[in-house]
Amino acid sequence: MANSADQTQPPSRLDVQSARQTLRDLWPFVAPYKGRIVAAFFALVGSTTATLTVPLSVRMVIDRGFTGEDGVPLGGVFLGLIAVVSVLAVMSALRYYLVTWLGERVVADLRAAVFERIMRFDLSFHDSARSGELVSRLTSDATQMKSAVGTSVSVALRNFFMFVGASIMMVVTSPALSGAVLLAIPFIVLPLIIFGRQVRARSRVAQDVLADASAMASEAISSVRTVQAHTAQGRLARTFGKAVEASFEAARSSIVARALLTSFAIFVIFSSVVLVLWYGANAVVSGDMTAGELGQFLLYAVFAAGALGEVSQVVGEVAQAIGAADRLCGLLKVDVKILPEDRGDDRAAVTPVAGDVGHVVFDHVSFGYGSNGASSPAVPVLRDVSFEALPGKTVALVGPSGAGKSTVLQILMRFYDVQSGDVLVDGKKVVDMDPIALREKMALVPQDVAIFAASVRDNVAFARPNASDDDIQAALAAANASAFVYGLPDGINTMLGERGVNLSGGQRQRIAIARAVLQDAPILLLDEATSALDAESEHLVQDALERLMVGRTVIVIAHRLATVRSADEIVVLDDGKVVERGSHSELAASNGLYARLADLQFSEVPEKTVERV
Ligand SMILES: Nc1ncnc2c1ncn2[C@@H]1O[C@H](COP(=O)(O)OP(=O)(O)OP(=O)(O)O)[C@@H](O)[C@H]1O
Repeated sequence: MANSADQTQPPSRLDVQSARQTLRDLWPFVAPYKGRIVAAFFALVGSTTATLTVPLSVRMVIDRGFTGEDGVPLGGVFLGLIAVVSVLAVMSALRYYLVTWLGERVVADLRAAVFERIMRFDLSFHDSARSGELVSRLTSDATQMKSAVGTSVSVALRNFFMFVGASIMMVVTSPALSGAVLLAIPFIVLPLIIFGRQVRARSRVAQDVLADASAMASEAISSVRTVQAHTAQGRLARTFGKAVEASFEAARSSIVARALLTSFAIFVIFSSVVLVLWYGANAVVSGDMTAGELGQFLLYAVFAAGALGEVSQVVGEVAQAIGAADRLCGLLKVDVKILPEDRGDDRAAVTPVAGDVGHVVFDHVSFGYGSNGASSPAVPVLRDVSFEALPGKTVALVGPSGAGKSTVLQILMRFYDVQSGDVLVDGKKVVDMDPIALREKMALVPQDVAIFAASVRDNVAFARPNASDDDIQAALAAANASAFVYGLPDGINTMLGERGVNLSGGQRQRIAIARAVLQDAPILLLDEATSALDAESEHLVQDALERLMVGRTVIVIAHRLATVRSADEIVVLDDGKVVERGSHSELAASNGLYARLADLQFSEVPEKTVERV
């Protein structure tokens, strides 16, 4: 598909073309802060200029033989220097503040924009993107950018300005000596570039190895129950240990290369300074320049060389930051077929609009996954499926595993668009509707209920965050969940999920039912749980569901005999096709697939009267 979710490799070096493109992509995030950029520029120029005036004072002091003759008193020169240093101090602080602030601000805005976008992406994007990778974009890529802008980009900018300024001042001070330095530059810079590339290549290997290990670790941690149940913890720990060891080895080799690079850089830079000093000393002896000029020139040369050295050190990090920015911006450019309108906020209160009666029609629908732009051709999962759910009626979807039952619900919610045929809700084609407006007409009670690490209140009010406590209590009561919720340590304020209380299967389902009650949507999509609950929970869930179904159009993936018996129509799917339709008694009598399935699949709820808990 046309996303860039698989670009995980950091760039090997600064690719000017792609860097320019990335900067263009980043511009909308930077543009609002133009004033700060201009201020940062002036702070940079100010601090560089202040530094560059220091060698001028040094020359004055040397050439006057430390005497203060020729008008300007020596004290004046040093007082002047203190003033320069004060400007330098203020400007440097300003530069640091402004550049780092910009980095933090832009990354924060970018992070929020990318998350907002990921949340709106259609499911065909999420099917092919690895969630761990998306999270790593939001966390490590954004952090890498932030730290790069805070340190590397700041260092690179400061030193770039310093290098340009010091080079100009070198030429101004002594064109002849500058010429000699110019000749030496290729001998210094070329080996550094070649060496630097090697260092970066090695550190990239270290990063890749670590990224693989981290992906494995996050998978293992999130599935720790499965890992322990299969007693695979030792094996996984050893594999992780090996991966960490490999990343250490890769890091070690990159450190060795970096150490060699540092030593080489120090040697070539300082020997060049010595050579220039030698050449300059001869010029002073022969009277071609003064000692002060030589001192001034040397200081500029040291400034320029130091600046160049620092720039070359951070170029790799800047390249990585650009790579990280590129991966983040790539997510903003993903071509999404089903993108809900950005309404700022989600549903506020559900007030069924006139015409929201819950009329669902599937009209000769064919669909295959991977058709929303994926590279592989879609394998048909639904073929020419037609059925109708009249307002207030219940349609049960029945069929063997993989027949396409869940797919019908996903298409109805427009998580995917169909290849042919039409899905109509209340007379409108779903492809012509805003996905949010469409989904507001529906409440889903899934098999696997997602419970968020939040309070019971927030979990129930997930679809209607501004619901009142009274509404939430009424929803919990309707879902037969009041008794257990008020038995929790903090009632509806009890934290659930990873860092809170874990709920049982039946309790989770009742939370999902309470959510649906609160949504009060005309269409109810129900995926009946296959896993057996104990009789008591089953009864409570069933009782709550029956109440929820009253007056709504229900499309239910049925696993229970009681459900299919009471359905107005049963649609039997097999291999993506509707093979039978009718009521339970009609279909049971017809001796077809339904009759066989009914024998095998549907189990009666134990007829047992239970006390509500
Ligand atoms: N996101 C997806 N991407 C690609 N193929 C999918 C996806 N979801 C389901 N499929 C495939 O579509 C087919 C129908 O799946 P679906 O989940 O709709 O069946 P089902 O009748 O609900 O099955 P079950 O009762 O086992 O849940 C299966 O072959 C499945 O492998």
